[in-house]
Amino acid sequence: MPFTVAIIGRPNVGKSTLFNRLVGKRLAIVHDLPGVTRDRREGRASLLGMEFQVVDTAGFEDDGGDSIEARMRHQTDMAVAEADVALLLIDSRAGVTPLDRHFADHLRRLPTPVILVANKCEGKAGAPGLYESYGLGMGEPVAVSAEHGEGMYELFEALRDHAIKAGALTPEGDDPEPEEPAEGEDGEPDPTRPLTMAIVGRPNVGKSTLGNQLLGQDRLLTGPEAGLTRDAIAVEWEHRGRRMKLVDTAGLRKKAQIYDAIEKLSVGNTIETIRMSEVVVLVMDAAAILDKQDLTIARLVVEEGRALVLAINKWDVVDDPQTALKRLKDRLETSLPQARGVATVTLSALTGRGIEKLMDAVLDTWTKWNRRIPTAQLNRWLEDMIERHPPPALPGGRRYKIRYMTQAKARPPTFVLFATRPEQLPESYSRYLVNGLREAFDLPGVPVRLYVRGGKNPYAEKDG
Ligand SMILES: Nc1nc2c(ncn2[C@@H]2O[C@H](COP(=O)(O)OP(=O)(O)OP(=O)(O)O)[C@@H](O)[C@H]2O)c(=O)[nH]1
Ligand SMILES: Nc1nc2c(ncn2[C@@H]2O[C@H](COP(=O)(O)OP(=O)(O)OP(=O)(O)O)[C@@H](O)[C@H]2O)c(=O)[nH]1
Repeated sequence: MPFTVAIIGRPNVGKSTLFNRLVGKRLAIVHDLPGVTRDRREGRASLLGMEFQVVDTAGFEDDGGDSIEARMRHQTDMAVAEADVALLLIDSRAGVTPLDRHFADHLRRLPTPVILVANKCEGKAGAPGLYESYGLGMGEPVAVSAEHGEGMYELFEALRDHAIKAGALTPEGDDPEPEEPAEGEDGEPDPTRPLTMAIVGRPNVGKSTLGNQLLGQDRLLTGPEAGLTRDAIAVEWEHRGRRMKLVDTAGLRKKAQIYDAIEKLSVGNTIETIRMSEVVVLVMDAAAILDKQDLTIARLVVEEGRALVLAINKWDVVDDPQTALKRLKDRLETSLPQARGVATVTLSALTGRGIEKLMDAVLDTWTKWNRRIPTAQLNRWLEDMIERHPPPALPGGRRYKIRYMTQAKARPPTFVLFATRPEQLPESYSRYLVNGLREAFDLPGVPVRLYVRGGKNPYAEKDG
């Protein structure tokens, strides 16, 4: 019997979405309506190289027959009976519902271990539900976003001990060789989904003008769409056949001015907007770039792990573009080292000049932000980096051992480095690796994260 994981939960919490993510193909149909009946599905899952069987329990239609609770119980019991571990999924955006409690109580009585998984945790909207779920008494929830592929490393860690117990993974040293995940198998950006961007910046820099220009130029606005979060609005349009979405959290102000509903700067709103976007365009006035507020926003974007593009607006009224450009570069270099390599576009929102360049930069940055590097390639590169520049010796002269690297997620590119004594790896060495990653895999100007972990390498080299 392979190591088997059952996905349990009430309708619409995202079981199919998680199943699809783990199995890596769009096998299951995801429905927006709760309770769409389908068969129980099983698939071969791969999570950071760990292979297992995954069972998705069917959706339930309340057809007035047996009570929904009774039918769920039946399905759950069948799935759980065959499983080594059950993932109890909740929708952290919806919070903990009585049906979730019902599941938790029922699962508690079964011998199968349960991992509580709080889904839909991308952005901030899931936070209250996540905290609330502690109250289910099922231990610490693992926060994930099945749809966005977030939290997969944490899920791996939560499953790890169970996998070891089931003999599917050995603690260290002689793990089975991982199968190289097919490129883009997990988290491959879906071209049919709109690219979500935001325009932020200080008052009067030209955000509204830019927004109008973007929407007006392409003329395919599909209208405001309520409800990314309660106060959010978004407008969609198409740019050269690519669906785009502009988000704004300030809410629909005046109906007649929806195009104008682009972020007015207030830090709270700006943070919210940043969290909801994939790419954030920070607009600055060419006459006054990079003041304190600009820097604050830029740092926020980087901290939140979003893709940043700098738009230097009102370029039409700049007298001496050459000098201005040089000043701009110097200023960026000294004030915003976090944003080194960030795409910077000069434009005029008023005349429309430079808008195409800006959109190119948005798409290019987004592509980098979504980049996934195959594990084998990553480790060949790592070996080379270590050979060129070995990590410093530990006190006492012992050699510092770096074992393995894997990309835990994209959006932004996030890597996990497995090493002995992670706390002793000097900061400068991490920086060396991060800079190397940027260079080798074409990741300039997007946040790159590197976590160093000890003793938890899922696919250690044979010699440990
Ligand atoms: N925001 C957000 N939505 C998600 C996430 N995962 C799933 N969803 C959405 O939640 C809805 C339900 O997802 P499904 O995967 O069909 O849920 P299910 O639990 O299999 O539902 P049943 O078939 O009714 O049992 C869909 O609209 C998904 O797009 C997530 O991580 N974040
Ligand atoms: N010369 C020039 N003026 C511009 C340009 N873009 C915007 N403006 C002007 O700058 C002023 C502010 O533009 P808005 O688009 O309202 O700026 P905003 O950032 O949305 O301002 P708030 O709503 O206050 O946050 C307006 O008078 C615009 O006409 C540009 O590219 N060149």
